Amino acid sequence: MAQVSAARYGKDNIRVYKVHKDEQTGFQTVVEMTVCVLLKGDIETSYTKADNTVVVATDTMKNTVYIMAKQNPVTPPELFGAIVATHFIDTYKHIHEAEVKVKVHRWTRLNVDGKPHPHSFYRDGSETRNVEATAIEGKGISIRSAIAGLLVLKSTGSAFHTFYRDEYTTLPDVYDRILSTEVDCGWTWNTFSGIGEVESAVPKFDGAWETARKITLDTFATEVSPSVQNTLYKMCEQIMAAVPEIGSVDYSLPNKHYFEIDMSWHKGLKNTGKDAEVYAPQSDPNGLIQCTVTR
Ligand SMILES: O=c1[nH]c(=O)c2[nH]c(=O)[nH]c2[nH]1
Repeated sequence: MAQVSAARYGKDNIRVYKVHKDEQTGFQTVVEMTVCVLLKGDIETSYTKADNTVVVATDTMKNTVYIMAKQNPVTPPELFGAIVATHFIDTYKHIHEAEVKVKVHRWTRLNVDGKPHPHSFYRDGSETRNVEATAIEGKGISIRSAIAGLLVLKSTGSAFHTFYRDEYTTLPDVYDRILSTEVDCGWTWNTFSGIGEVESAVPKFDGAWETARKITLDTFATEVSPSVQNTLYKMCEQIMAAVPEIGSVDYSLPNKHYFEIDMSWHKGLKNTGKDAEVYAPQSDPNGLIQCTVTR
């Protein structure tokens, strides 16, 4: 016999923009985010018996996100995600778990003639600041904060050699290579008992994001990387040491390959090894290196 073993539903890609207008200075501050809400609870009968009485419409979830954004701070995203998630489990008796994902897009203030402009911004890259806040009835709120879509490249200072070799291996040892990746780095906070504890932690959230971003970028740039695996682990170690309130750090790093192009067939042109200047960036396949580090 068939039965529901897992079910959740919600609204994805809820786009929200909020502006704060400082009447004193005339400066405006903007936040744009994309939100996903997913609910779990006593909802099986909506699947098995067409019982819509247990269904909080996904349209209602969208409306709720707008109203929560009007009535509450939307920064830091950890707090906003926790507020929305808690709302759903507190408001609906039959909803026992709410996961709220918040993706914050970059709007960086424009400078005009060296001065910050009061109401103009630009998108400086596809990087986003992400939060997943999950409120579970009786179990508190778990939060994972993350950096996603941060594209980096170094033109030297990376090697990969002495790896496992067998009859399937063609890759040569490389002592100087290009290293490029799109950083997805997350850190999971020790579980919060409720919204009050999340509010108390508000001063920590922006600092942790800045610290994780700085460690990621500085380590990427300055370390001579023996492999993506080892570089990633060194980043994790430093973030764990710098932010005591987190229980784990995870990275997912695609290895975006740049291949040398042999041009010797054309008039003996030298473009490999130490003479390599023109490379062919590869869109696929890519390596994918992932790791979670706990205490
Ligand atoms: O840093 C790397 N790790 C690997 O596991 C790997 N595999 C590969 O082909 N190149 C690389 N580079």
